[in-house]
Amino acid sequence: MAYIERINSPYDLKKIDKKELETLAKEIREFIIDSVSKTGGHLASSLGVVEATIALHYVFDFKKDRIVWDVGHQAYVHKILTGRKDRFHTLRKFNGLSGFPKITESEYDHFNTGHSSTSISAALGMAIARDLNNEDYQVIAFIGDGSLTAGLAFEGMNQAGHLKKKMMVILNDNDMSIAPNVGALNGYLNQILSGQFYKRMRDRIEHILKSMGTIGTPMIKMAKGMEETIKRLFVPGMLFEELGFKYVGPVDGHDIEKLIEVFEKYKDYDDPVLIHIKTKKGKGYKFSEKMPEKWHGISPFDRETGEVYKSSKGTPSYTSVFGKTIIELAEKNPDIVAITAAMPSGTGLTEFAKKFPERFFDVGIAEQHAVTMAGGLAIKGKKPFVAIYSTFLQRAYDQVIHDVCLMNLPVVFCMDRGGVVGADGETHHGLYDIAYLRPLPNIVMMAPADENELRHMLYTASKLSFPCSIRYPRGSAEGVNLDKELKEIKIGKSRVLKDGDDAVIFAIGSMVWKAKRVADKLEQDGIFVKVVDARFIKPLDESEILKSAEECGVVVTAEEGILNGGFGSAVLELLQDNNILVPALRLGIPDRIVHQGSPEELLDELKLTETHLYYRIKDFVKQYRYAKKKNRGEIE
Ligand SMILES: Cc1ncc(C[n+]2csc(CCOP(=O)(O)OP(=O)(O)O)c2C)c(N)n1
Ligand SMILES: CC(=O)[C@@H](O)[C@H](O)COP(=O)(O)O
Ligand SMILES: [Mg+2]
Repeated sequence: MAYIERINSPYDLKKIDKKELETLAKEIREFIIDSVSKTGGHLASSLGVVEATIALHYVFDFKKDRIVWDVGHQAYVHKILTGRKDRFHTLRKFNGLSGFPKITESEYDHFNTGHSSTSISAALGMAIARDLNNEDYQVIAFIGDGSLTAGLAFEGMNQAGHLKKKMMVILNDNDMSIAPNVGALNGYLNQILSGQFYKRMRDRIEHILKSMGTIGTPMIKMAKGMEETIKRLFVPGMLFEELGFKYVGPVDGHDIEKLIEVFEKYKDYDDPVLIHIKTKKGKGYKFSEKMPEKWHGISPFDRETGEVYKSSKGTPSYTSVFGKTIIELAEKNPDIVAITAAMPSGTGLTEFAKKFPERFFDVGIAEQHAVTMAGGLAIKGKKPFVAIYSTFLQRAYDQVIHDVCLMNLPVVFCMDRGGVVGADGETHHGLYDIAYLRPLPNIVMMAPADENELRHMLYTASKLSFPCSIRYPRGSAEGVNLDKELKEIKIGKSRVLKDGDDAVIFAIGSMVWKAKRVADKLEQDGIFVKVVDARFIKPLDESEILKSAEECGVVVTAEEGILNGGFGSAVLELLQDNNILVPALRLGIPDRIVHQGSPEELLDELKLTETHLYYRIKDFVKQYRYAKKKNRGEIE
């Protein structure tokens, strides 16, 4: 029987001879490749940590010890070893296994992750609680080199090194973020891994001693005799040692026996210890080894050929339209610069980076820094387009306020993944940006109905002298024709897509063409609904909203964002402030967590599919149409 079949809990690892763990690793890799070829998911990261995860579960008892998987996209092996192998075919599916650790999913998942760089802070919190409770267990933060580029990781290390709490940080260094990793820290880590660090120091010292002539010669001889001691002096992880961590490494992250030996040695180390392991992202599958960026997050694929099955509806993605349009704009406007936080391909900036390398900045996983740097660029006359997913911009909220909006700086926030994203679930849906940006001063907020509108909004944004945001959904666009000429949209101006007087729907973004199709259907039922593409969440097209609400007497708003404080709330506030008291139905995301599944499944569960909209609006309008006509004396 295959070893993987014998593993129903981490304790079963001990029943396998250490020498056979390599075979288990092979079987787990095959299992993950096979399963993820059917479900899609984060393949490369998990393939890179098979040995490390086996060694961790071999050495530690995670019913007692704690582990926080940073981002958590690499935790598939952890899930397989902790009794979830049989459910792995439900990975990232509706009501299935999460693609990330979830405390509600398993006693072995000790902290929810999904957004990066939280593991050290969370682990330190657990270590402090452990000591305050006079308990004894190890706390581990498993963090990648990409996730270590975030300030939050250093905030955690800074405090951990100061408090000298017993805890372990395992730095999984594969020299990759989603894209190749960036930043000076990455360069430092590479020097360590390449052994260059010590060599560089030794050469420098030798050069200095030689330059001292006869005085230096005997010292060189002595130094040669103390090479090992000196080597330890320049222990490669000096940066971490200075931060209060015992540095161990670099360790081969694919050598299970070595990993077990190191983890055993430091499992009860009384101070913070950082174990630096070197791994290969995508290891064990030729396609992901060759292209770890592409195989970071992958749709279902043919495992023999590596061909990825197309899931789009054949129309361009909003991301690709953004990527092409910003290039068009940058060709004409030399002040345009583009910023990403470690997601060049996800945000569509890969081509921009090739065409305008001096105007493209990948800041690493550092959204706060990205926004404040954009403020600095803007105040000196540049036009920064900050491309950060809606959910990840949450991390830079104060920077949006403090370093952009309060100074009224012309930064453009391009928020991809605005709305339900699907398989990544609650940590990744872009549901809150309408509500979290709407209260901010000076900002103009747009959401396009389709890819053509996105282009015009990007063009409009490039002309503004104040901050603005544009939110657009993950995945395929509407498939409309693109205007050749880009035109400026008048700020705050909506557009009427259909006339009617039984009700008016104010729709925004991905809800606009759904609302139009619903209104067309309602017309066949003799219900005449006006449809307005709001285009702007802020400022609202007040005259249109007040006029339409007055004329139609029944109002519906539709948005793919949370209702609390969303677009619909803004419309209601406007009507109330102008004493237009009409029945209003707000359609959007209710006040609850939206889990994972396909976007269609989730929108169905949220009653936001076209079919649901049709019945919800029809019932609402019928309910009030009679009362309204009676009030107006149009009927007895
Ligand atoms: C705050 C935040 N920004 C961006 C992301 C998107 N993201 C997910 S994984 C990843 C790269 C992580 O690199 P690393 O930590 O080295 O892990 P690896 O995939 O190399 O194992 C990024 C940028 C995120 N999850 N959280
Ligand atoms: C793990 C992580 O945060 C990213 O890989 C994210 O899953 C990317 O999302 P998209 O697939 O929408 O680009
Ligand atoms: Mg990495």
